[in-house]
Amino acid sequence: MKTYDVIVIGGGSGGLTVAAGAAQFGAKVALVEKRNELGGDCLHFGCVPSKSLIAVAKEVYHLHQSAQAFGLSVSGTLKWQDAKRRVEQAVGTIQDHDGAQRFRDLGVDVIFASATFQDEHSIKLSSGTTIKGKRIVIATGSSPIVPPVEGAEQITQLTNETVFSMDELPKRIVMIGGGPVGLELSQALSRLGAEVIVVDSGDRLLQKEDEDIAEVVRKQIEKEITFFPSTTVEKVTKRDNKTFVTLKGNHSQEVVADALFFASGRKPNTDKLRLDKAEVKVDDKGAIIVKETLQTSQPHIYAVGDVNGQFPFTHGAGHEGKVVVANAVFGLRRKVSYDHVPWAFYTDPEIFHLGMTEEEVRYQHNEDYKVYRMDSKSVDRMIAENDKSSLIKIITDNKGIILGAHGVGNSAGDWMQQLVYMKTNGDSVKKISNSVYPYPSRGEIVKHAGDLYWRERLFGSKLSTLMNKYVSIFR
Ligand SMILES: Cc1cc2nc3c(=O)[nH]c(=O)nc-3n(C[C@H](O)[C@H](O)[C@H](O)COP(=O)(O)OP(=O)(O)OC[C@H]3O[C@@H](n4cnc5c(N)ncnc54)[C@H](O)[C@@H]3O)c2cc1C
Ligand SMILES: NC(=O)c1ccc[n+]([C@@H]2O[C@H](COP(=O)([O-])OP(=O)(O)OC[C@H]3O[C@@H](n4cnc5c(N)ncnc54)[C@H](O)[C@@H]3O)[C@@H](O)[C@H]2O)c1
Repeated sequence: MKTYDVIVIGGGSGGLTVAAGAAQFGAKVALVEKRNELGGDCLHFGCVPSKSLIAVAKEVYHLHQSAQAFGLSVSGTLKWQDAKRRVEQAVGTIQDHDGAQRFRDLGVDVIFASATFQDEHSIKLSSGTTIKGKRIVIATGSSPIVPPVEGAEQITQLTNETVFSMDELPKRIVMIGGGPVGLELSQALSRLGAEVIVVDSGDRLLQKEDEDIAEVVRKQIEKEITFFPSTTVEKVTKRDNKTFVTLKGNHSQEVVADALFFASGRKPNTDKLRLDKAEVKVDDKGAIIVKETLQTSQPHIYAVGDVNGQFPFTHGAGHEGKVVVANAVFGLRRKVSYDHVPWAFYTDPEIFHLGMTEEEVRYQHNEDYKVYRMDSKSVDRMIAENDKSSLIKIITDNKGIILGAHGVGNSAGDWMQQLVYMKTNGDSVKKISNSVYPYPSRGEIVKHAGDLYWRERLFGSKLSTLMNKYVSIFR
């Protein structure tokens, strides 16, 4: 039986980081992936195809908006097949970069098979072979939750795993769930020509976002889709050659639809792993319970990415993967922390989220905090581009140390990056003014927000009276 220093189960964002890192540091590594290609959800059914589709939809939407604004006429509708082709090209190009050969060249044994535990050190492959690992890393990701809906078999059912390969765009879609998957994709599908109703059991969209930031996105999104809060789907029925979806909750009614899209959350992929054989414990949602070192209930078995339910983002899986390389390969006891890890949602406008929201800070710090807020009206580039909705909020303690930073606007995920660096270093907001930004860049919104710190101190305090006196004497 072949024995490895590290067996990685799952060739997605988390598993690939661990396999490449461990092999580069000299460990003998097996990477087991059940599909016949690497890349996982992010590449095949998640980040990459969704961002590609969002980009196509954005181009088409703004083309129409601009034409209208300038009195031009644009006719015709984009063919779904053309949008799909663009998505396939993006996935294909990245797949070439992330192919199995790249990992084999690093010394990883890439095995395409489904893995289950035989005991706490042995992994049984669907090919029938068993391999042994001194350390094992579970990185099997998550799958969409598909709640039972009476009569659902009578309508096209979509999830993130099927939407990018469908042959035609349904005319009317009921999206179950207004989380990031539901919102990003409903805006894109609506821009490509579908009528989308989003139902969510929660009472408002974007509940985890800073309220001011969420409001900007809600205003735009609700122009493009219909949103029914505190509502869910009860059943699907057919009559008179039409398919009706019955909604229940705040918006109890029947709507005609062609497809149901399940975007109602994720479940960790643990049910088929036979974790009982290795005595690895899961929580009530099926997520593998991990310590801060990302060790499971078995110290030599680790879990990274969506399967542990901690921070279900690609960069979260990558961040965890690095911690596991340090711990599983070098025997260190590094702990994972998400305190300085941001996320971005690629709605239009885009959302950037880092650390605590104002609501969370208010709860923890009472009124003892500061908010530096700037909007597009004070940023020349944004004025020049007729951008009226961008907004930044930097929230600090009373010494100026950054507790949270939130942004919304075109490419907000990009122009907010300096704040990730600053928050990671425990910097004060006052340091922003030390940096010089090219004029006119969108990033100046960050600088102007930082300048507010000095404006408040230099021009709105006793210090400003003293400075005026000094200047008048010096003159
Ligand atoms: C529509 C959508 C859009 C998203 N957009 C973003 C985004 O823009 N940015 C972002 O950061 N995150 C995004 N995410 C989240 C991101 O895709 C996940 O957080 C990320 O893929 C998790 O990586 P992972 O390694 O944990 O799992 P995965 O990437 O899913 O990899 C798990 C791998 O394990 C394999 N596997 C499962 N069971 C077995 C087994 N028994 N044996 C062998 N192999 C197995 C699977 O086939 C899969 O390849 C998005 C998700 C969705 C659904
Ligand atoms: N840009 C990005 O980084 C990005 C994009 C998409 C997804 N993701 C990741 O994927 C994860 C999963 O996203 P998601 O949107 O699938 O899940 P989610 O859990 O974030 O949102 C699911 C939504 O569905 C609603 N819901 C649940 N059951 C329902 C029901 N029966 N009827 C009506 N509404 C219901 C919930 O109230 C919730 O608002 C996210 O946590 C995020 O980490 C990231």
